Amino acid sequence: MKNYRPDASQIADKRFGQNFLEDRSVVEQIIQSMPDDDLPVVEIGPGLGDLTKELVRVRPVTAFEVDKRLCDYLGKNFSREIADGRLRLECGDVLERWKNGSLIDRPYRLVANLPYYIATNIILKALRDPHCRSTLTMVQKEVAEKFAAREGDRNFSALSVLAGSVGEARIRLLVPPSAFNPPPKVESAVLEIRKEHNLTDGGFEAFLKAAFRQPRKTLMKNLSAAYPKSLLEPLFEALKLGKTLRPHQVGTTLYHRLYQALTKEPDHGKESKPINGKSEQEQLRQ
Ligand SMILES: C[S@@+](CC[C@H](N)C(=O)[O-])C[C@H]1O[C@@H](n2cnc3c(N)ncnc32)[C@H](O)[C@@H]1O
Repeated sequence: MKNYRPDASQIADKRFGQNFLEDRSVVEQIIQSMPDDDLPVVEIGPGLGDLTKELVRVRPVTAFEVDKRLCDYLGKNFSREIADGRLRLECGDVLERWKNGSLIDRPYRLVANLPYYIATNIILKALRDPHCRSTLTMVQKEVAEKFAAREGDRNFSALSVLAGSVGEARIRLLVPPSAFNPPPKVESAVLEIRKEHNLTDGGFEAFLKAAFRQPRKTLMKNLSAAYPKSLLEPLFEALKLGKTLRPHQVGTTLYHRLYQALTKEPDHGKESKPINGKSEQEQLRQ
């Protein structure tokens, strides 16, 4: 017999970013947006299991839930799926779990309605996780826009460059607060990132942090805080980069060239590890 479902608005714990997705048509659209293959799914924050229920129908799922009350509820409510191996439930903080390496020991797709207070951190960890092949995640709309922005867009950011370095990011769906219980104060979006590479170089991420430190200042000014002008000026000239360009006006390929030149070791500048054969150098030449 199934467990009695608690009232979402009564049990929601703000500390854990709990806004439960109750609009079934949105759940259905997330399932429809999944890549058409049979890779297992990792879900972070199954909550009351509304998305989990649909995921286990189509793929084996490993779900990580930090809230013990929800974990107990899920353990009882999905006892059959757990017993027959369609669902593996891990109770605890997924960020702690990531410290021990990949979340599971084979290629997977991340599909989740993420807790917004750590959504960016989770996506970056997934981009670094060599077993993660793609992410399809509900996040705050502004976060999705930052990852999915294109060069020249006002909100093209360090996150856009990182997403562009591993593959392609796009917004699949905009979701209003009314789809959730309790409704969040912000608009949401389902963001997809399909990976062809993994992020492997923390140095590149630190470089981007410097480049976008003050997004409305010029790129030259931002980078001057971290690198000597005597290095930057000839480099900007060689790459035909105007000194008045703002960080959002420079594309992903040029950021890699700049980084490689500044670190002075062409191979060290390699930011990502190919998943399917093609090296990043080959990619950049296309
Ligand atoms: C926005 S709710 C989504 C719940 C459910 N998937 C849904 O769509 O209704 C976020 C979920 O992430 C869980 N969560 C928050 N922080 C977490 C963490 N560090 N590790 C694992 N789960 C976490 C919350 O307890 C909550 O269940």
